[in-house]
Amino acid sequence: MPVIQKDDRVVLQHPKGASAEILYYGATVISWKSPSATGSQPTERLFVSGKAALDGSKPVRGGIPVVFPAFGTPTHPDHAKLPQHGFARNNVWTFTSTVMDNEAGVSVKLSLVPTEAIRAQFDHPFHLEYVVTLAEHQLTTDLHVQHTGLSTTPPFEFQALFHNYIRAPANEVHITPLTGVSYYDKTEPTEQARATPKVENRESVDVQKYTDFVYENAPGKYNITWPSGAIEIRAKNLKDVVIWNPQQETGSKIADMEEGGWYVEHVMTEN
Ligand SMILES: O=P(O)(O)OC[C@H]1O[C@H](O)[C@H](O)[C@@H](O)[C@@H]1O
Repeated sequence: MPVIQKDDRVVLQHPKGASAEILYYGATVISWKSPSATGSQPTERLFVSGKAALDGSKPVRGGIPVVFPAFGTPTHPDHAKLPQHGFARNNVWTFTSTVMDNEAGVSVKLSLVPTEAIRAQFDHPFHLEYVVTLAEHQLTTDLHVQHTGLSTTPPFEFQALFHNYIRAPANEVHITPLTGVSYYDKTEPTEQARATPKVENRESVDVQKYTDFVYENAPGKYNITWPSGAIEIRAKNLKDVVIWNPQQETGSKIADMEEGGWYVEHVMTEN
């Protein structure tokens, strides 16, 4: 049975060896293993901190947490009651259905609707559906956001982001193509400097020092390469991309980050 529903997660198994695990808590993909194009044994592609809580007590430090409806510290007045990165990553989602189950892909759908606790923070009629599809060499994550109110119900503003923690030797990776793209540098110490856009002039971006850059209107297709591997990320309808690596400087202050976890690189796609 390639889709196995367990108490706290669903496990996807592809006939060609790939697998994925999705926690119902946060709909967080906590494992994605796939063979490489040259046919190696399936390898873990995501980083999950050894200190991450997987029991629903706090968002998972690793994998692919879903960020919705606000990225970072909320700035929109409508988001004022939300925690950092919103509520999607720390609520329990419902398994809805198996969408597909064959060699082309193993795909499941999870959903999240407003609860009392969510309404207290974000009082809007929404329905989220999250479809995760596992192919032999590819993992696809699709978030569908629906406004379920009447046509007279006011619209709501949201941001969405897949907080991918990519497993790679962070000090050796190169990320392209971001040359000429403007970005906000969240590592700057002052509000004014953080709000002043910079332009990326490097041919390839690295994360050898503490990096927290929000690239705007980015190309949507990114190559992350290192001497012994590579991964390609394609984003659709997600116009921005965030590259974050806390390095020792800030990683050592994150309670649930394992020692040295920052040697693994993190790239996220945002809208
Ligand atoms: O600790 P978290 O709430 O999971 O956030 C982890 C990180 O997420 C994003 O990458 C932000 O750009 C960072 O500023 C933040 O530190």
